[in-house]
Amino acid sequence: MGMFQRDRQVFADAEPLDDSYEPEDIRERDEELEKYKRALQPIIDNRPTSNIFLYGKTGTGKTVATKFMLSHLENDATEYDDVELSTVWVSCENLSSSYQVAVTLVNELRESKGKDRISTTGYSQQRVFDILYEELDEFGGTVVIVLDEIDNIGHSDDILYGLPRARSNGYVEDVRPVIVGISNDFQFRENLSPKVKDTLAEKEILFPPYDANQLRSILNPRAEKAFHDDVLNDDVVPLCAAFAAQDTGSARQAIRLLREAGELAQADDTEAVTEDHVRDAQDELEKNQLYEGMQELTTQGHAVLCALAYHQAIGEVPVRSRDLYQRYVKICERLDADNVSERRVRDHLSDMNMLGLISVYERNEGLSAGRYHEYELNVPLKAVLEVLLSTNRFEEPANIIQSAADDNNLL
Ligand SMILES: Nc1ncnc2c1ncn2[C@@H]1O[C@H](COP(=O)(O)OP(=O)(O)OP(=O)(O)O)[C@@H](O)[C@H]1O
Repeated sequence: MGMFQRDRQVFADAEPLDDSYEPEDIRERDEELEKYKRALQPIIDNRPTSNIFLYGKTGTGKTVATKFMLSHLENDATEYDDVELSTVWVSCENLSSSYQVAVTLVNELRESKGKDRISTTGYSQQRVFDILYEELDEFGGTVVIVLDEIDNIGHSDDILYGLPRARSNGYVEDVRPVIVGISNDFQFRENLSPKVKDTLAEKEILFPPYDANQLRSILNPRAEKAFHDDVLNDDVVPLCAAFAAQDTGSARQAIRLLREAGELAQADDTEAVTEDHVRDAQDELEKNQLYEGMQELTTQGHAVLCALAYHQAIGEVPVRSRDLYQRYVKICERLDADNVSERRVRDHLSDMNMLGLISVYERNEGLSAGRYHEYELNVPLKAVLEVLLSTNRFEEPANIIQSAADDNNLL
């Protein structure tokens, strides 16, 4: 018998548990969808339409709701001969300024008309905006521009001011651009320039985290499709919903948990997904999250982590920030990297503490020694070394730490 065989026991159709799956209906978001509908209605009425901004933490349904509304809008717009509608979706994940967003947008618009892309550098911002207006004008009607993860542009928010006013300012004549901004960073809104904030305030839609009941209702139809009959124990969906609700309130997290539990049951070669599978899945996903958190640290973050791993490997933990800093400086010297101040290192440590990677203890030795902090890893040293060994530049120090940990039987 081969190593891989098609599963016939657990999953009937795993697609509903996939990230890209588009559900038939959006659950538990009636109020938000109603608000969304009202905000988009002027497009069908051929009236000026305001920008729309969606805020909410990750996995709260902003993207799925937008896809759902736009697909209805596009469909219903075809009923009216005098409504001309186009939509364009730009993910701003790797775009850190209005300039970059504008260039990407220009290229999306040009590509959809079969034109060549323009260069991503070398223009002034005003020139790129002018090109954007020209391209938009060619479309005519209403162009809905979805800017997903718009918070990446930070303070460089000119595009949010310029685009909505392009028509009233006479930059475009034939088109009405409407921006739908999506963000999971609440701070972004606060930090917008006052002129932008003013125009956005009216049509904001907040997507709050889901509670356990809502997550259950989102999971149920997917679970029914994804699993064979009678495979899921009754507690499984409620437990996935409860874990995700307690942690982030994210539907994505709840769905992943359910899928992971199913996969663990599959690996066990059983015909039932049980509560234990969900608990194991939760552990597994938490581990992955920590691993990703470590991988995503900056070079400085990795250097600080490396210094702490060193102290862990020689059994000198919890370690005082002073000693940790000295080790960090030595590691930077070895890597031929610049080092940052002790204060910045403490900031990095506090970020790592928030990610759950390390533990911090506050000590108070009275007047003589004063207050200070001590640190130790909150994740297995082995996992930290795995990340460092696979990170450019850190291979050599990680190997040294590994030998030290081996000598001390700490792996
Ligand atoms: N109300 C809902 N009904 C059905 N499925 C939902 C609902 N909310 C979220 N989902 C599902 O949960 C997953 C995450 O949702 P979505 O991508 O829309 O979240 P998001 O708020 O856009 O997150 P992010 O900010 O990380 O992009 C998707 O698989 C989506 O289909």
